[in-house]
Amino acid sequence: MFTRKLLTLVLVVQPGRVLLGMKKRGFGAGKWNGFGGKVNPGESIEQAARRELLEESGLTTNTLEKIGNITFEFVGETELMDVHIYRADEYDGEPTESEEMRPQWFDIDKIPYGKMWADDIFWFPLMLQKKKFLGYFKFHGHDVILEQKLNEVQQL
Ligand SMILES: CNc1nc2c(ncn2C)c(=O)[nH]1
Repeated sequence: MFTRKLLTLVLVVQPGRVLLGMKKRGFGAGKWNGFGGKVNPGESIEQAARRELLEESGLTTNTLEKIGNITFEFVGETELMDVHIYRADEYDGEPTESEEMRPQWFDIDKIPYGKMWADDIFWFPLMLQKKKFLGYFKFHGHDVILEQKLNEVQQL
């Protein structure tokens, strides 16, 4: 009944700040977000995460750490989003605007949760504490969370 769509999400974190991108078009346009997207046939999820980070932000990284996996269900849709979340604590390059994203650094205490996906406020604190987590969020439309599960795990 449900199919799964693999997606990646990368958060670049530096002491006291995190890099987000303003999504300029497509799914989630108008929201601040991590960098990521689809997994192409023949590439690993991690390779896809690296590719999307470079395409959307201009950055590369040697340290991509798997920190979470969240499944999103949207009421009325039969395709679940299976989002694999990574944290990068160092990077090379300069944040560069792309057609998809406008990157900007945010102080940790000024993360614009009101202009992000509604689930982020729940799992960002775990991500920032380098905790690993599994989650499930059921959305009605793009802004209302009907159900949610979020558990810290020791390994992914
Ligand atoms: C639906 N919630 C959600 N979706 C995302 C996110 N990042 C990329 N996508 C597609 C996110 O943080 N939450």
